[in-house]
Amino acid sequence: MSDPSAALRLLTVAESAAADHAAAVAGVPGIRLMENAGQRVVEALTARFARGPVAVLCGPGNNGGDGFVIARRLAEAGWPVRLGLLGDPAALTGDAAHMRDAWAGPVEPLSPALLEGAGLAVDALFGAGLTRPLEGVAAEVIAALGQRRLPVVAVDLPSGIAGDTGLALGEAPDCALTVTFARAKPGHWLLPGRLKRGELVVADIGIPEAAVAAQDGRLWLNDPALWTLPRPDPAGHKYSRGHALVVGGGRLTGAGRLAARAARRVGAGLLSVAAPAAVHALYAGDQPGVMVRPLDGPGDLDALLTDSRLNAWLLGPGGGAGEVLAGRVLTVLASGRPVVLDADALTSFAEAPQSLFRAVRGPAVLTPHGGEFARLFPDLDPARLGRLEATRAAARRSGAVVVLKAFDSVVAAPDGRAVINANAVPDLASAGTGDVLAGFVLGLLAQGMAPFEATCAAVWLHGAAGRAVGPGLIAEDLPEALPGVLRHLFGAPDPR
Ligand SMILES: NC(=O)C1=CN([C@@H]2O[C@H](COP(=O)(O)OP(=O)(O)OC[C@H]3O[C@@H](n4cnc5c(N)ncnc54)[C@H](O)[C@@H]3O)[C@@H](O)[C@H]2O)[C@H](O)CC1
Ligand SMILES: [K+]
Repeated sequence: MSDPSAALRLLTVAESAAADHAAAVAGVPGIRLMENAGQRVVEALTARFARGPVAVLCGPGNNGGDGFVIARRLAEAGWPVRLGLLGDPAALTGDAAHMRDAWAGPVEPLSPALLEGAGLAVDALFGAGLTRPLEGVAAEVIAALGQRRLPVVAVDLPSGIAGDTGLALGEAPDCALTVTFARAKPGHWLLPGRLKRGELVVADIGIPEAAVAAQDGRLWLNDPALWTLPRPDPAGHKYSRGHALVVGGGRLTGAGRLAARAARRVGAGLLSVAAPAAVHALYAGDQPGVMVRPLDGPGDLDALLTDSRLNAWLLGPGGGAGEVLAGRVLTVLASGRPVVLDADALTSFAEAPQSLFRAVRGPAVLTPHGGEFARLFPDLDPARLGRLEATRAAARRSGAVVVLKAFDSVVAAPDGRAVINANAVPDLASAGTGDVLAGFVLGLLAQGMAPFEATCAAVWLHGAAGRAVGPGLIAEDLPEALPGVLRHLFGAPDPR
């Protein structure tokens, strides 16, 4: 594959259907895709489960059609198979009807009774076509799967999980394995879909690469293949690695100190903290490599803005939400400097988000967690829209790169590009880790990375550092874990 990011592409439900259609136009008919899909599921299933009684649960559409192929191929391989169908067999159409006719066994009505004596279930009820919460006998059967603790192999998606959002429309089964086709969907990587799907296999079912590449292509699973971290130029010096500025709090200095340490660890050549003179010792004493600048009155801010070497700013950590901070944010935004806004810098605009968005000029990154996001974008509810669409809409509206932080962080740019991050560990839900992330973004901006790439890289490095430390991690560990993560990325230093 020439473009390494191609394998990391995620396809939405609509893009997946368009790729299907493009495949048919290219001479690969849907019936062959369905046969191949069923075969790929059987291969993945038989590689993981010993032969035994299996219940294949089929829905009224092509997900069900895949189920008929799976049932036939398992029976041909000697597996004892029972097949249950939701709805009238005569109502099946197109490829699904064809596969129904190719199934030699009985078609039983879908019911929990099908699970009697089964050691495994294949969930071919709903996939990309799910449009509303599960109900009736479909919901009953999925509930019975849970009660019986039967291993479940899902076709394309666990039924009940929406492909584009990962949200559960009703109770989805806890699956041991999900086999999807051509590319993963956002719902395979966003919660709860990511937790419900079990192991994910992305199978090639013969959709031509050109049909996949022809899709929108601005959504990826976050990965180092998508961005290039800056490396110091041997002929350079510390000034060529940027001079990052943290506008630190006058009371809660811990947040600013964490962000400062993170920005330096990720490679910023110089790091200054601007804070009230009364707390300078707290910043300088903590990290001898940190320079401190006074920030007590408006004149101090103007003085900082005239220093063109300060080429990336972070406001928010421990800043104390309110008019003063909001005023400083607007002044820095008006200067067009690359800026990261976190925590209190976001909360300060909860009453007037538009005043923040209108002020965005240059490269800007907003790093809200769910609560801060809800205050800035109250109408963009991720629980309704899904995290991907909500974050993309927020980026478009604010004109900034937005990362909606969580276990399944989403980074979106105003131009529609987005990544879903997949390497976090739950232990990152701990005080101060957000300050570290903001520092990582700041340090990469200071080195000249563009805001979307810098934020994707920072989120990934943050997850990798959390993974490297593991259980028991505290925020202070993350910057210290970064050299090991970077060594792993770059390999051992070049001996020459
Ligand atoms: N390129 C590929 O990815 C291929 C995918 N295949 C399979 O096709 C399905 C999508 O099939 P589709 O017929 O569009 O939808 P579903 O089978 O998922 O849903 C069937 C049907 O059910 C109705 N429906 C939706 N929600 C509900 C509900 N809660 N209760 C009852 N009925 C509901 C709605 O009308 C749907 O149309 C994909 O997942 C793959 O498994 C191809 O087989 C191979 C190529
Ligand atoms: K399914």
